[in-house]
Amino acid sequence: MNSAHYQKSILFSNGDSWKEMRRFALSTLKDFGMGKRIVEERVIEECRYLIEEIEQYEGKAFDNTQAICYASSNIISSIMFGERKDYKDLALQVMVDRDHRIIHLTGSSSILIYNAFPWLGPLIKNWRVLMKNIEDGKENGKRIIGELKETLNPEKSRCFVDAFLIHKQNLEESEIKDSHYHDDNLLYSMMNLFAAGTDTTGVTLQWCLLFMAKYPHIQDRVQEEMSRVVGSHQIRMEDRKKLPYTDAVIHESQRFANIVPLSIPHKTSQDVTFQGYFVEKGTTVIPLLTSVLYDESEWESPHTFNPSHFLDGEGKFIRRDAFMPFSAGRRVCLGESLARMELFLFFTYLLQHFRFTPPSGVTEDELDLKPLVGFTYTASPHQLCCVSRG
Ligand code: HEM
Repeated sequence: MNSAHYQKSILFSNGDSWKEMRRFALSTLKDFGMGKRIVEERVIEECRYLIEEIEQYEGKAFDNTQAICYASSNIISSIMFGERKDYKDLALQVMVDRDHRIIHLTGSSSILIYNAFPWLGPLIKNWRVLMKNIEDGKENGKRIIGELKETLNPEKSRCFVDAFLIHKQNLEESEIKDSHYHDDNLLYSMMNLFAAGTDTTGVTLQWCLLFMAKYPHIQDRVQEEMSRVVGSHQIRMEDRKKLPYTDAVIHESQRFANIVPLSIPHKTSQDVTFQGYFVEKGTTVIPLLTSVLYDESEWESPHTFNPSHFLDGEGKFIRRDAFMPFSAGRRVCLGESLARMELFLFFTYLLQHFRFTPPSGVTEDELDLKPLVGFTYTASPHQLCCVSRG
């Protein structure tokens, strides 16, 4: 995207600013418990809210997109802003739904045309809608930062935004000028982390549930393994090792759903020769994750949903080098450990409580796996029944 704001932030920036913002984001997310017990507790608490929300439908068919995205949004929000919100909260709904729209529009064909011919922008309806949504998102972000600033206590950092503001204040007091800790980097890092942390995880989880409804024999095996190993006990991260089939199903869902097919375009930082081709420093490259996740020389049946891709002959979980839904290298997803924790806990909690089936009158075969193409691949609009397992 040729918009100025993408030059700042983390996702689309380069050079020293990217390096510093990535380092700060990673260490601050860890300070607030990413990959650790505190966040695990928070995800478990959120699983309960999500289950309560779903139970209200009493097994009737509904579109679970919003409930799931609100749940994943609450995890990153609690780290970014220090609070979760009720699923009925309008501010939460507006923020999540807007990011969903932005992510979808960014990958639409008209915006891809705009990327090649930026002067066409104002003539394209999707471009005008996208810009309006981005502007609204910025205004909302500034309002959130403003509110946190008003109650900031430098002795007690409540969240990511506080940590940034305190660091910025300390640099200013030491008269360090021209640092990367300016208002724009705060606003865009916050927006990046919120959007990247909400939609990707929510969309993946939605695919996981759709696959379970589509392949009931696989859902049976997951629920059988969970009943045998954990029964009705509260599931924790340490149970993952004892649930190899369930873990394989989550990995296979990520591989098969391939939600970020083009990853993110980046510029080469030096001249490279790749597979005999010379690529000059500064060339934009698009790392096609699809080519790895569906590589016929890596996967036994790349075009089939097959959890055995991640199991050895004895049913033990195996890692695969070609499993790269989070990309790889220095730009690898910064929230990978958080995403993995959320996927495991949300998925297992939901499967422990519900049976996922197509709406009545719809067969498993009729459930459509064709993705809706945007910047990410989301499942086409659909409804599922979530039947309580009692
Ligand atoms: C299932 C969930 C997720 C998937 C599939 C996913 C996937 C990705 C991918 C493919 C990239 C691009 C890497 C590249 O540029 O080559 C990325 C980058 C990124 N992700 Fe995620 N992500 C997920 C969850 C999260 C979460 C929960 C967070 C929030 C903490 C997050 C934050 C980021 C950030 C900040 C970047 C930019 C990193 C950089 O450019 O240095 N992601 N992610």
